[in-house]
Amino acid sequence: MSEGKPITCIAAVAYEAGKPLTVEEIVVDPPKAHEVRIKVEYTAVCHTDAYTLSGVDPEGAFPSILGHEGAGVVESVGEGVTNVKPGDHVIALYTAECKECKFCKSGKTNLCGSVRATQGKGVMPDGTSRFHNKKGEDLLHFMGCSTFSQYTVVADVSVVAIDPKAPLDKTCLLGCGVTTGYGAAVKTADVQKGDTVAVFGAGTVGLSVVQGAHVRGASKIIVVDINDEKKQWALEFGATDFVNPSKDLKDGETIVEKLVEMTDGGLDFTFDCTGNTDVMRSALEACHKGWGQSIIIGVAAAGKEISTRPFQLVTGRVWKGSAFGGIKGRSEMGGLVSDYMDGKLKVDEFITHRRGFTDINSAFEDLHHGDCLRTVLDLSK
Ligand SMILES: NC(=O)C1=CN([C@@H]2O[C@H](COP(=O)(O)OP(=O)(O)OC[C@H]3O[C@@H](n4cnc5c(N)ncnc54)[C@H](OP(=O)(O)O)[C@@H]3O)[C@@H](O)[C@H]2O)C=CC1
Ligand SMILES: N[C@@H](CCC(=O)N[C@@H](CSC=O)C(=O)NCC(=O)O)C(=O)O
Ligand SMILES: [Zn+2]
Ligand SMILES: [Zn+2]
Repeated sequence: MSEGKPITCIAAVAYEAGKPLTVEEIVVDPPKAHEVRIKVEYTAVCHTDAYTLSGVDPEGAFPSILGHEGAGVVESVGEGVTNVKPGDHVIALYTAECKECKFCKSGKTNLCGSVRATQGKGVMPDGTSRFHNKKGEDLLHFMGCSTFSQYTVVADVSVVAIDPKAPLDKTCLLGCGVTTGYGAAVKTADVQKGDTVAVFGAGTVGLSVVQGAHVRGASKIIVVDINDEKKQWALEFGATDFVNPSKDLKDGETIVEKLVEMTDGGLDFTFDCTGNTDVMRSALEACHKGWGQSIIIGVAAAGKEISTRPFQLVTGRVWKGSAFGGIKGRSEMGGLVSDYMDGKLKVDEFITHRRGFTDINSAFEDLHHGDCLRTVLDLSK
């Protein structure tokens, strides 16, 4: 019985920006009150993990245990935990849901204030870490999840139990990429039948937006990506058109002009899934005058800013953002898992690579190749 005792296990530690992760033994403390210790079975690598490790985002803190797209089984729970129990199959949530704070009760957002401040500092709600290396040094948590460890500890508001029949090696993708893009289309934007949509960036997030727009019956779904290898996937997930701005534009033509011309004046909805602030501007300006909405999903470095002529907004375009697709993790994850089990939500199709956990640095390299959407890591190997 491991309950109440520290567990020694393998984790991939990010000691320094721009350096590979160090796969080593760490010690994971037992969960304190309102905390849950999870045996992580599978995790995927999201662009945000790679971006944080790269050091481009100055908000990234080290040494830490990255990873936030993971699923596993509850090993033990701390005092006062009522929403999950040992043995439950769970997904870790980087967007918590306490159901009690001003945000949760507002009915207007999926953002939750309960653990946001400590999560941003890389510590548990009591201000301390549950992870220590063999030298006895504390390691920071990441996005309230830290799934690049065979065992992790999360706040009880940051975990949801799911149908035990759902395969964890697939549902781990619902912890971020698929949910984020799909939710941005069907919840944040609430795309309707006949709407026109453009998606910038055809990674897992962008293609999940495509999936959501297709499910809603959008009449035109244009995918914009600088990599032609993404075209086939875009069409498979429901895109009607693919534009590569590095080669499909006429001399002097901008991507905004091209999209406006393709849609008789601009799009009903555009989505940035690249994190590039110039792309964000193009996405806004490709929206239809009077009603077009552009949704920012991509993550840029802390300190980066977006700009456009105020006239773009004066004339009715709307700029908004979406975190975790606007999905409330504890209330709505069950529905997404059911949709997946019923064949209504594609998840398996995003898994292009599989590796053992100790090969995690290769999974980071995979993400930079055009042939990879998601690499799923098996934590038992
Ligand atoms: N708001 C939220 O809740 C979340 C945000 N994110 C963010 O969403 C973004 C997408 O994540 P993910 O799908 O995992 O990332 P990927 O890296 O898999 O996908 C991004 C895609 O955008 C392409 N791209 C890069 N630059 C441009 C450009 N200038 N124009 C068009 N396409 C471009 C990339 O091409 P190439 O591969 O050739 O570089 C790649 O195909 C990231 O910024 C990530 O951090 C992720 C999850 C949640
Ligand atoms: N460090 C960046 C912002 C990072 C960011 O926007 N994170 C996303 C999740 S990315 C998932 O892969 C998010 O949902 N943020 C909301 C939150 O409450 O953390 C910066 O400071 O600009
Ligand atoms: Zn992510
Ligand atoms: Zn809350």
